[in-house]
Amino acid sequence: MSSKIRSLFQGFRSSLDADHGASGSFSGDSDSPTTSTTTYDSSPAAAIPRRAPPTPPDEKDNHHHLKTLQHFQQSIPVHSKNSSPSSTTSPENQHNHNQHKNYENRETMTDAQQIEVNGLVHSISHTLSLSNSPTSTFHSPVGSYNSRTTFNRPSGKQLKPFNTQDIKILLLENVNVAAREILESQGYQVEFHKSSLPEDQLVEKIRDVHVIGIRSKTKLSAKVLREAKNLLVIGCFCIGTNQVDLEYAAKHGISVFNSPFSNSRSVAELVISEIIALARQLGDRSMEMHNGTWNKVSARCWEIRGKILGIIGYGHIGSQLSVLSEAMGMKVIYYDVVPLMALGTAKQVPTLKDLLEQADFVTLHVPEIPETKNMIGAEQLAQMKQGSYLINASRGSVVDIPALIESMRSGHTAGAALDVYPSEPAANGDYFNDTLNTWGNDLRSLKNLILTPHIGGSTEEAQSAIGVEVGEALVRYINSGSTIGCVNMPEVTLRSLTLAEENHVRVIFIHSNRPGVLRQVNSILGDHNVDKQMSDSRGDVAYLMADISDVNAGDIRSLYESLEALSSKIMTRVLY
Ligand SMILES: NC(=O)C1=CN([C@@H]2O[C@H](COP(=O)(O)OP(=O)(O)OC[C@H]3O[C@@H](n4cnc5c(N)ncnc54)[C@H](O)[C@@H]3O)[C@@H](O)[C@H]2O)C=CC1
Ligand SMILES: O=C(O)CCC(=O)C(=O)O
Repeated sequence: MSSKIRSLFQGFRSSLDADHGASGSFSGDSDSPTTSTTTYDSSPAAAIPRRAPPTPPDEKDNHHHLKTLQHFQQSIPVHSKNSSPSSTTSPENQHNHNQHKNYENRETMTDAQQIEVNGLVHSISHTLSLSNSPTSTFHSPVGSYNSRTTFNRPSGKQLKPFNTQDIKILLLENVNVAAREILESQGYQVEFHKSSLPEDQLVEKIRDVHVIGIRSKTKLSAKVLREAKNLLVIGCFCIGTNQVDLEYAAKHGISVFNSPFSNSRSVAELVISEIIALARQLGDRSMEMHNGTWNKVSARCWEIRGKILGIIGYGHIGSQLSVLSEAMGMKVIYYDVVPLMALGTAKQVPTLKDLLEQADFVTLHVPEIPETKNMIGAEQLAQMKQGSYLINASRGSVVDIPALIESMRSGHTAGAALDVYPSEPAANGDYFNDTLNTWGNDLRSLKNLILTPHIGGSTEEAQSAIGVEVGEALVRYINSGSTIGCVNMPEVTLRSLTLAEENHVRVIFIHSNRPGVLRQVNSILGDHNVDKQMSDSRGDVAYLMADISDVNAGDIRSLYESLEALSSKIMTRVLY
């Protein structure tokens, strides 16, 4: 094992150990109130570009890549009174000539080039029609898998917008170590926090970063994103993307990625355990024993065999749950707003009321959207069978909790399991009280009620899979501009450039989707050879990617500036 790979694994191991904390508990998910921060590293060591694991690229390719990068970076005119674009000679001469001088002026040069050429500051465009359902047509699971394979085994030239040490990433909410490893191995500067941040601190931090990684707690509202002047991309290390203003992000050229199904199985398994636990009143019996009370009862305790499970939202989680519950002898009915193929012997019912009237157990697996707000309230609870059970592991806004409290107090609802709440604390600690949600104490006083702190997706398997999936999507986006799997932009990608293609530049132009833009863009690109190009739109935002050849180093600035000058521009990126 090479020393580089060995140190990678050592780093992975020690990060894991650190995550588990002094208690030695087996949870990679503990949002300890203590913040563990790796601050941005401006040391010379951090400036050395590193390549991505897990398949180390062959050394020859790596050398070629670095040389090509340097070749272009050092050839681009810089902000300096003494330099002018016209002073640029051939890239090779420029490279030799500037070699020692550039080393000295490295910081000034790279900063100026990066900001000028890659346009990290971006502007505004229009609206989108967005769905945050991972089953929406904008997701390409197959493409994601293909892209992942490509990422792991790089076959072409690796494009970078600028020295990767300048990419600053803020990871909140204890994003898994697998993601940190992937991002750090690219040479990006990663700041890591175990919990989410209060809004004022978030606003301060987000101003400086190009990438932010969050889970479900951090709210990236328009108000917060307005401050994020350098932000290129958001990684949601979870399924739900309701915590992000997707439309605002798209209008400002900020792509958003998530992990559509890496934790689905974990949620389904949690719900299975809750169905049995509610049917047997396990939570209460266990609590009594903890308090020293022996209370052996069978009244209103049931087998689940033959009982009807009603699944609301038959997507990734709902359908997985359908299969698992049938294996335990349950009968499954489901309600969804779209007709979906039933798995096993499950049956889709036409209305929510039909489901509520028939099911012994009702479980919710819908996204948080306006249509699902309080979709289970007093009226729906009354429609449920006497003595039935409710489970919510979707989003806290979906169930009217005061109505549930009333229904449980009256005995109509025999038990419930809640994993999500309208307000959830930012960090672990004694926060689940009336200050957080006014009905907190009333809720906690109920019998046969299982309360969990939003742990549906919190398993080692799910978190590391999410870390890899979203981490790799972020790297692909930063380094090659691919939007495959993006939840708020059209999905666009191009095959990689080969190592033989030296004077190539990849242009990414995010723009308002209106007539005439492509003509303008192509007249700018037209001085070069456009080898390949792909463009797609989603609502009012369009995403164009083009690989052009015969580009002299000195042309990069003018290409960039010409595109930036178009009134349709939302964001321009030039990768080389
Ligand atoms: N507790 C936890 O830790 C976790 C919670 N979640 C939550 O679970 C939700 C569902 O996740 P997936 O199954 O992966 O999503 P999905 O998008 O695969 O499935 C959602 C389904 O809900 C349906 N739906 C949408 N609106 C509806 C409505 N008004 N009535 C009935 N059906 C409707 C959709 O058509 C879709 O089939 C996520 O949006 C997320 O909020 C997800 C992962 C972990
Ligand atoms: O694990 C988390 O923080 C969030 C899980 C979740 O709710 C999701 O994936 O949507």
